[in-house]
Amino acid sequence: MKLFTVEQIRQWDAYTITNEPITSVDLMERAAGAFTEWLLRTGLAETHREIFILCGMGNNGGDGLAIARLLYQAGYRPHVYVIRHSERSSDDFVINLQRYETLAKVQWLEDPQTLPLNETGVIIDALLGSGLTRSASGLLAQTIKQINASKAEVISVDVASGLFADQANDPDDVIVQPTHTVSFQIPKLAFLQPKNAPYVGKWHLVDIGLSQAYVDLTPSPYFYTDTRAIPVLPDRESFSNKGTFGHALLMAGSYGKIGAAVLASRSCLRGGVGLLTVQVPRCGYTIIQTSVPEAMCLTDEHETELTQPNDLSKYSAVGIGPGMGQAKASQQLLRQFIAQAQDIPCVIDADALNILSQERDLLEQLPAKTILTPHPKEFERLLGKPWKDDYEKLRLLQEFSTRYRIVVVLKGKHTVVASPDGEFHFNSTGNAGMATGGTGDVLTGVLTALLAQKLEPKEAAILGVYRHGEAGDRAAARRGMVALTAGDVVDGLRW
Ligand SMILES: NC(=O)C1=CN([C@@H]2O[C@H](COP(=O)(O)OP(=O)(O)OC[C@H]3O[C@@H](n4cnc5c(N)ncnc54)[C@H](O)[C@@H]3O)[C@@H](O)[C@H]2O)[C@H](O)CC1
Ligand SMILES: [K+]
Repeated sequence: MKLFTVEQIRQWDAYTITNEPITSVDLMERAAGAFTEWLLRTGLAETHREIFILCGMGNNGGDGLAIARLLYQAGYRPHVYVIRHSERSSDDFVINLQRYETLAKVQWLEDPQTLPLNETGVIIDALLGSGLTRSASGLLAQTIKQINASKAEVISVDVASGLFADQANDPDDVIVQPTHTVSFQIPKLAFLQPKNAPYVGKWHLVDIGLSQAYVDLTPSPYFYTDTRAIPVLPDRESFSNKGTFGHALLMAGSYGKIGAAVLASRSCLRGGVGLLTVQVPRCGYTIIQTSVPEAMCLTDEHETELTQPNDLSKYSAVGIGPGMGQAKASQQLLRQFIAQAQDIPCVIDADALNILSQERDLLEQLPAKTILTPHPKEFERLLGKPWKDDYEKLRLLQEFSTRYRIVVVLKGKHTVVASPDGEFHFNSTGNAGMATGGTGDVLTGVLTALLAQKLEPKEAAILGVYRHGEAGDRAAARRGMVALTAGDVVDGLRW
């Protein structure tokens, strides 16, 4: 799914109005209808009979008033408040105010302290939407504080009031902290940024029929991976043999961390590789042979660390780093590996990334088909500096990916795949239970398997990250997030 900036969403709106054609107030009606249907479908309005609808004076407030009318017509008696935050109001706000006032009265909120929000109520937050131009202040900020102090369930219309939809907020901005955000058509970029989690809650999309032609015509670097658009593996034809699916090499493990090599090996096999060789220090030989009998084991000459370069010519892809440690000899090995692997697709992870951040000249020499898989701390070390907010992080990620012509998988709740063509793909699968040791090793194994099957690094990264998250979701459904282990993620992999 293509994602857009606020400015593009505004143009999308206008394009739909002109080309469908539809009047803007009818489009607002459609948005309010979709929201109300969602609300009634979830049952939130049934269990919390008292509904408070807080409206601003722009189109987000107009949505709130249209929702109020639809609920009224469905038999509900919402308490509707309007906050006079501006001298001006939007035309569609005015129309919807008049329409609502034919049914019931609204209250112009003078003092937020008097809002009778109660614990069993549900608050519909329609103060400000994507039209936010500055941080909330004054009466608006007081109202938002009041909303956040109440224990009622809060549902934000389109985007939490006070949250910038496509740029960073100040750390001390006053922003609604909703339980749910019900957003129109597409997730806003803000929903996918880690720091915004408290200002999004659980988010849901409702379709308001904005023009598909606009989507096709309008370029954007941002994508959200959904089931309809993930890359696919080539079909397995009946005459294929194990050679068809590549021979992967995993270089992983050190004394006390052979488990990382085991996890990466198992997931590489579940990722569909034809043949797998695992290079581990000598101490890992028996472990690999007994716990991953499908793999061939290549023992390093060193007992506890990886030190020995290999002939890489027979491998179709290599994954290096999980559990490998940062011993001097392993650092040298990584240097030799990079020199040798120029024509081989590879995944560089974990300790290998930390070595890269200390030996920065290696970044310039990375093979053309490289995927790096840092988590945020590792990426910060690779960059050599912190970022001031999530959007600057994306810019730096892009620069990094373009400069070194590699794909970077920045791991997190919405793992981002950044590619040298300038695109960002935010992942849609996975859960908090996966924040446990070893899930990163599992991802490395999967990505190595996909590269071995000749997927391009960007496609391999998007697909691998998606399936890895989906495997985690399957594991969480079976065991619950608390009990979830990296091994369960391996078991959850399906293609
Ligand atoms: N395409 C769609 O997705 C549709 C969206 N709809 C809804 O419209 C809003 C956006 O509406 P807009 O009128 O552009 O802006 P807001 O309602 O968010 O803001 C109103 C107005 O308020 C002023 N303002 C901005 N920031 C502040 C501030 N901090 N303090 C005071 N006043 C502020 C500014 O002048 C704004 O213009 C979108 O979110 C949807 O809810 C349509 O209903 C359907 C199509
Ligand atoms: K809102």
